[in-house]
Amino acid sequence: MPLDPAPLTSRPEWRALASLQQGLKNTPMRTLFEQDPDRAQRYFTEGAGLSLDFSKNRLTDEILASLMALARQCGVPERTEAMFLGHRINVTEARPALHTALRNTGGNAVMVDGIDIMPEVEQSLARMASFTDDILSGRRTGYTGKTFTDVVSIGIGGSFLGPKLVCEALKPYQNGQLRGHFVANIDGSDICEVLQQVTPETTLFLIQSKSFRTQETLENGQIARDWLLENGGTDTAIAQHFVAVTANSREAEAFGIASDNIFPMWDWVGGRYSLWSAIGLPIALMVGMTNFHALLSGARAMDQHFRHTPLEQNLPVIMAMLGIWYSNFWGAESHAILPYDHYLESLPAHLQQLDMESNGKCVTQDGEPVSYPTGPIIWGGVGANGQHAYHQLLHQGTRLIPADFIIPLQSQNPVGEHHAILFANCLSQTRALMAGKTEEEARQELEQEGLSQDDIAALAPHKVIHGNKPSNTLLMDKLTPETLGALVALYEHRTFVQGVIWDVDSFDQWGVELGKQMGKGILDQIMGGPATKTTSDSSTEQLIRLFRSKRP
Ligand SMILES: O=P(O)(O)OC[C@H]1O[C@](O)(CO)[C@@H](O)[C@@H]1O
Repeated sequence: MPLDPAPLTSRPEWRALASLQQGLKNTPMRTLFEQDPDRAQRYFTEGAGLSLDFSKNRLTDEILASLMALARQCGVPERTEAMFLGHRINVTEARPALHTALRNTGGNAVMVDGIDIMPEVEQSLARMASFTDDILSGRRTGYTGKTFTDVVSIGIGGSFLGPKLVCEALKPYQNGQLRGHFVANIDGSDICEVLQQVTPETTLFLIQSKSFRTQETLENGQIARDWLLENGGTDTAIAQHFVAVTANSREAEAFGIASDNIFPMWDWVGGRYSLWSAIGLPIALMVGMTNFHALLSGARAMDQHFRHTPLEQNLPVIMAMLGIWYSNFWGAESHAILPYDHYLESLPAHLQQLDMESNGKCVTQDGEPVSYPTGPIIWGGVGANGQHAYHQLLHQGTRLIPADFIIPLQSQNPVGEHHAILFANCLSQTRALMAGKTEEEARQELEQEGLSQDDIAALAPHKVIHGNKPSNTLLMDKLTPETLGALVALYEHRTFVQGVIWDVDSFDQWGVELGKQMGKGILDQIMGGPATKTTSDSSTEQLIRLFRSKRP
């Protein structure tokens, strides 16, 4: 089908959705449920071990059809193929975005510049396997011959959030041989806290940086290196204790890392999509290579689902288009990620980077300013803790916040009736958000409590909950390496589809560069250098003076 070159907001599908929004404005979801007993069954889909109930959305068959028509008109199927085939879909950096190739083990060739990249991917996995085996078996030891007990992963952004999420989420699968630590922030407290817990002789350091130019990572790496040298290590110890994962092996070698200890990264993998590469080394060390492969296979199953399932049953596409529906037609400014699983505590942070760095853009791929909102604010936290914190605003605040509730049907730690209670909490939230409480219901409740008519009149408005707040419920049997892989890949593809609709480059991140550039000039001045153009506003200069006045 030829793609429509008209601007997004003047396309017929867009205009149809705008008028459908007007038509649905006064029909709450509660009514839609009452009118249609099959609603939950119809708005339910499965794939790659995940199930999605999307019935608690402001949705009708006509709206769903229009959302899918918009997806087709914007070229989602074609762009999806282009991504999998390795086309240069990251236009501003002229690069492919091939995180899907990292989990395509045993699959077809994937060509970049006429070369099949799959052998390199397989080779890297094989190196990870033998390295992991050497460390866990004790064949490879620290500089005094002792087995490694701790692994400290130093990296930031995508070189940190994904591996941290997966290591935590798969805690029940950890082999218990190594303690894992992550250092990201350029705040001395981060690395000092970790170094206090480990012993030089038995600590392995992974320097994780695609560019090997990231200030935070390099400075932390330097502190770790100095610490090892100050605590009995020599240059030979550095070679044994430091490993790098990077696409810039020259800089890694200049840092002092032996070439045999450098694992590859490629410019066709974005940082926030890189946990499936050797950036996942901390994961492999903590849960073993078999589980790492299971993680990849779960993600691959989601890739297949995304690539081959009709849009109407396609998990990432449905979730993406619902996000478009709320961001662009209902004015939602944020989206909540609410995992009801203790081990998924870091999921919102990972998805924040994935989504906000990908779709936090204000020009189209051609560089034209967009005339519609793009990526929303992603936030969230584990249930039920959030219920006693920010859920009040979800229920009665003035903002519309669509939410994803994510919960496994079985707990990794079945104790008492905890999981049934947790599940009930999750469902009660999605139901309360959808149904709310009418004024009549609030009044009846207060009457039953025996309150006077005056008290009822005063209290009832506070007890009304308007409801009609949308949510998705995402289920899996259990949180395993496979279902976790599928879950993370699902959100990667959801982000991609939204980027296609908004016509932004989801794979660059120029916005973070300005702060980095200015940081250099400011640091210079803090260290005593002259004032420069970068610091020439009175606020920045005043703050620098204050900092310098207290510098020890
Ligand atoms: O892996 P690197 O090159 O150190 O980059 C770390 C992170 O910095 C960013 O470039 C910007 O924050 C991210 O995209 C990336 O994941």
